[in-house]
Amino acid sequence: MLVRFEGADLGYGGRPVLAGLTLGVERGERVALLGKSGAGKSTLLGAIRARLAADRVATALVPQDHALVPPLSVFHNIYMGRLDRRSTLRNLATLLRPFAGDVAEIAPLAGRLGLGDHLWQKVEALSGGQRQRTAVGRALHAGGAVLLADEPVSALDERQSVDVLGLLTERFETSIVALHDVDLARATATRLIGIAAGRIVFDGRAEAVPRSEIEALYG
Ligand SMILES: Nc1ncnc2c1ncn2[C@@H]1O[C@H](COP(=O)(O)OP(=O)(O)OP(=O)(O)O)[C@@H](O)[C@H]1O
Repeated sequence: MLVRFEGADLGYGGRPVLAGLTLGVERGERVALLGKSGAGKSTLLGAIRARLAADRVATALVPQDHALVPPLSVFHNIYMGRLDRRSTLRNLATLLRPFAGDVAEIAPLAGRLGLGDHLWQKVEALSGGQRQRTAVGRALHAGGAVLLADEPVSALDERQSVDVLGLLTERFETSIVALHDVDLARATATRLIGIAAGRIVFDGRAEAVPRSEIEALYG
């Protein structure tokens, strides 16, 4: 089992958002978290992230707010996916003059994400969708066993969303992704977890969860 919660209360300052949560995720699963805004998807992702960090599982993250550094370029923001695996000296040198090897690795990745013409552009000058694809690029560059992503394609059109989620699921053995697009979740996940009123209201194989249960979640 990759991560397991047994009757856990997840929340902030003693106020639980998800109470008595029991949930396990196995390696190799592709999980989509569904639920209305404020249901607790980000809270659950944060708790899973903390557990995996404590267990030293290599995890890549696409946070909902992207957590990019706006005055730096697309290249530098993608490079940051491996910042903690490089020496401080190398990271500082990269700010001034990127190493050819890193450029040779990051440029094709940026190209694959439709950012090839923006590699040296500051993130602050990008559109919302371009910023989101930069955050995805940073996670792809980071790699690792597990992807945790909070609405990673919310600013992209349908075709781009399918393409980008395909790239992410190819790269990571296990993924846990909060998605508001139900059709996209059905198409890309092996398991759907619905959250409402502070608890899990359904949890099953993607093809087995009735559409009516998903609709009730948003009703
Ligand atoms: N840092 C925080 N401190 C206190 N309460 C918080 C904090 N972050 C989130 N909450 C509260 O926890 C609840 C769940 O929020 P969460 O962000 O997990 O929901 P979500 O399902 O991810 O929503 P969205 O789809 O809008 O991102 C909300 O009521 C929110 O106000």
